[in-house]
Amino acid sequence: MSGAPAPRGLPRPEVTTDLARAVLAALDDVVDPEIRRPVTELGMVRAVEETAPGAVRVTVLLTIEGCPLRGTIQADVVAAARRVPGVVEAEVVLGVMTPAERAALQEALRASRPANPFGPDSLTRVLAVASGKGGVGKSSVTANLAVALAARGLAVGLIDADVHGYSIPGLLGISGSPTRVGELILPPVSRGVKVISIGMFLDADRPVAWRGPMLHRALEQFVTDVHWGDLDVLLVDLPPGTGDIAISTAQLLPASELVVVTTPQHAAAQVAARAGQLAEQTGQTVAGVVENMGPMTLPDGTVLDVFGAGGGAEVAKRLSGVLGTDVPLLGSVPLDPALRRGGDAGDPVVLGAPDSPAARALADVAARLAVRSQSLRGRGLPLRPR
Ligand SMILES: Nc1ncnc2c1ncn2[C@@H]1O[C@H](COP(=O)(O)OP(=O)(O)OP(=O)(O)O)[C@@H](O)[C@H]1O
Repeated sequence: MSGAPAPRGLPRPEVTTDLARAVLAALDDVVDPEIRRPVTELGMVRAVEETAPGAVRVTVLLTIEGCPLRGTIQADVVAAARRVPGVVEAEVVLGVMTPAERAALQEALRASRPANPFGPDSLTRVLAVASGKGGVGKSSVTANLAVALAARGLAVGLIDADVHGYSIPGLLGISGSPTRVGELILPPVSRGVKVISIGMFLDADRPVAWRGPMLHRALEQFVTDVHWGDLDVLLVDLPPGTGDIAISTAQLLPASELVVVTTPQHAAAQVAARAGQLAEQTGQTVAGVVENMGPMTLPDGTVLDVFGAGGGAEVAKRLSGVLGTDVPLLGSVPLDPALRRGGDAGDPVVLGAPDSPAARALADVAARLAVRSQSLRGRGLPLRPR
């Protein structure tokens, strides 16, 4: 079960036969794909009726007209009902919540979560992915790590805070906008990752001049107005360099740790100095360094080190010295056309080509980051079936 309290006060339907009662109980296993809570908890099941012996009709209320996930919800409800012994036929009738019902749901969801779900008491591991400069593959690494962590069974969220180069939706094949329930924003889910991006709220053709306070407010909204549910890991794709948003991240997500992405070529001293400066300025710890665009091995065994080799290890060593703590090199991701192809197609390489060298390296980095803190032991982890 989930760690957060269930929304209270939302109606559960009256049922009149044993079979209808059994079906209603089975619907506790159907999770709304966006809110990630059982549909029965969300007031979405209006009626369960036995229309003839062995035949059940379930009336489900969607949060909004034209809900993009209506097909999934319908199929999941039918499948759950059919699994109940004695059910020979299951039918789903879809309706839409009234504004009052939607308001009640919004209120219940709001009441069941803290204002900042990633505050100091949060059990979510927050990883802010940073780079000294643009184009080092930070967003590609972040998107793939998120997907790889979700594939390990963790509940993962991803905030794309790279205001000037938001590329996460494209990398994960997301084209839709988030659903809104009143003021609450329900993040689209791709490959098991809940994603919110500044790009989902902008007109792509109109450039925006972002100033510090606007950035802070946007990030604040992503933290507080997005219904994240219980997350094991939240990744934040930061803009390159050390800027306002990195500082806002540290303020709004006080327990966040930095993951530094670099290429082997970038002057290690410079990258380490910048990342170290950022960590010192914000009081964040550095979870580790990921080297990207590392040496690639060709089919004949030749090693091609386009951008050199060893830069990641050097950054980790120097950062350890600057910060006085052990900053590990989490892995070296080779240059790999499969990673670029996956990114262009919106099909992350860790899923699309899991045996490629880049995918294997990224999966290893994810495995190192998936380690949970001791404090989570025995606390009813928020893992739930997808
Ligand atoms: N290991 C790799 N092998 C091959 N291509 C890569 C690799 N890593 C990244 N790329 C490619 O390099 C380009 C830049 O990657 P990406 O957009 O992830 O960088 P970034 O650091 O997030 O950039 P910015 O911060 O400027 O938005 C993309 O076309 C991506 O597909």
